[in-house]
Amino acid sequence: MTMLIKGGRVLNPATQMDEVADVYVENGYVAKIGKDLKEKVDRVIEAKGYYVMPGFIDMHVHFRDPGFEEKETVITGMHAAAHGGFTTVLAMPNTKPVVDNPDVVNYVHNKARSERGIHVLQVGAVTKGQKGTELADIEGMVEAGSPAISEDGKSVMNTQIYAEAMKKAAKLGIPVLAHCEDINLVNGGVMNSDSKSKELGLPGICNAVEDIIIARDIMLAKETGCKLHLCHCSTKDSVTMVQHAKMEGIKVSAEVCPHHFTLTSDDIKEYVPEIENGIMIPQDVDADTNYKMNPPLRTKADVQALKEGLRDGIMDVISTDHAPHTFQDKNTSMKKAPFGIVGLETAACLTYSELVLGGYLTPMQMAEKMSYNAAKILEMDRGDIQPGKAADIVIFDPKAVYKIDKNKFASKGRNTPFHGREVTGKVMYTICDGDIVFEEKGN
Ligand SMILES: NC(=O)N[C@@H](CC(=O)O)C(=O)O
Ligand SMILES: [Zn+2]
Ligand SMILES: [Zn+2]
Repeated sequence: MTMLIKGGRVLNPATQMDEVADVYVENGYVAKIGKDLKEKVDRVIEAKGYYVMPGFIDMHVHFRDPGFEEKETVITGMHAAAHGGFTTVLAMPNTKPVVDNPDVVNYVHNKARSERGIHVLQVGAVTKGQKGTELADIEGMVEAGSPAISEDGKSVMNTQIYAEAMKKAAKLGIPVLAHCEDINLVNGGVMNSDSKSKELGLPGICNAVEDIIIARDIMLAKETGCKLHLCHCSTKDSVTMVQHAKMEGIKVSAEVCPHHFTLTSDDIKEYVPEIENGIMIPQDVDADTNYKMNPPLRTKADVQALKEGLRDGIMDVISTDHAPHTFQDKNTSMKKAPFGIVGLETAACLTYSELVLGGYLTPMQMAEKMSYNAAKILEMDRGDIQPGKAADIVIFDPKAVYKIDKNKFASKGRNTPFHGREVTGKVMYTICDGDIVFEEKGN
């Protein structure tokens, strides 16, 4: 299979190339980049006016497979990722059973390989059953292809056990992806602790819930020498701490999710009655649970700090924390609903609308945060459009203006606070190993 991507603006962070050029793809690899290439090919893609960027890499998704297939499966998750411009994703291990041994890693990898699509890499849990008491088979999972370990969904509260895991990770050369949440301090909170939580009469989650564990984990990384990657940073002080840690030479990287740089807790809407498949609206609704995620939406000051942190290169990566839930799961009160929102199919347009049009990121930086930087952290030979490299490419229309429609998602999850939001920027094609895995048909 050969392909010519004609006349797009090629944005490649690895070489800092930012030029209108043609990209010639052959047998899954980029073969040539240049002006007016004349190769005879099976498929020509007209990319005039579009960005041609390395396929996005999401360091943080939940595919719910095995165990919660009603929310998402490896296959539906792969489709959602392709729709969103992602060619590689890291799946978190909080499934049923928990991914704490090589058999479950192999199950996910085999399922992903059975479908033509994007790359799914299964992250291994830190402890057995995510119970926080006994280390999982970390070596076995890394041997089976896990690119990292994480206890995402919770923090390993026992510092001694976490330090042991970090030492192993350092030895194996893999990063630890840290969900930072002091479980004792959460105390039943369901949203950020601020004037909005008071207004809604809901228990709050203070910034210290996150910040305390970020501080602890940075110190543990310093002690153990492991590569620490901080998941879904949402607070102002997380940015300051990452900046200080980097200045000290500690091996730390950090991610921010689109919802955390786009919304504040003041955006939390009242519950708008909606009936799906004849399911009645519960009586005890208080607010729209599609605004409930962990960490929660914070304040303006936090959002501002996150945007500036991304702009200034303190925060490295934009990840989605794609966390699908069923309509039934979310169709209840803020206290009862599970935390989490979907993100794969809204990440690129939100990043472009909020950060590029907002003046925080250049298009090149967008490509860095959504692809290249993750590849560097994971030491993966992807996220780079050059001859000889795998043809993982996203073609993005920076002019398209439209409203997000959750009913068009490929994900099983419809739990988004962004339904109906007007955005700019659309994924037109996703190409993985030279195959077109998504093509916008304009419906
Ligand atoms: N982020 C969330 O709100 N939920 C995640 C867990 C997690 O990422 O911590 C989930 O698995 O649903
Ligand atoms: Zn988490
Ligand atoms: Zn998560």
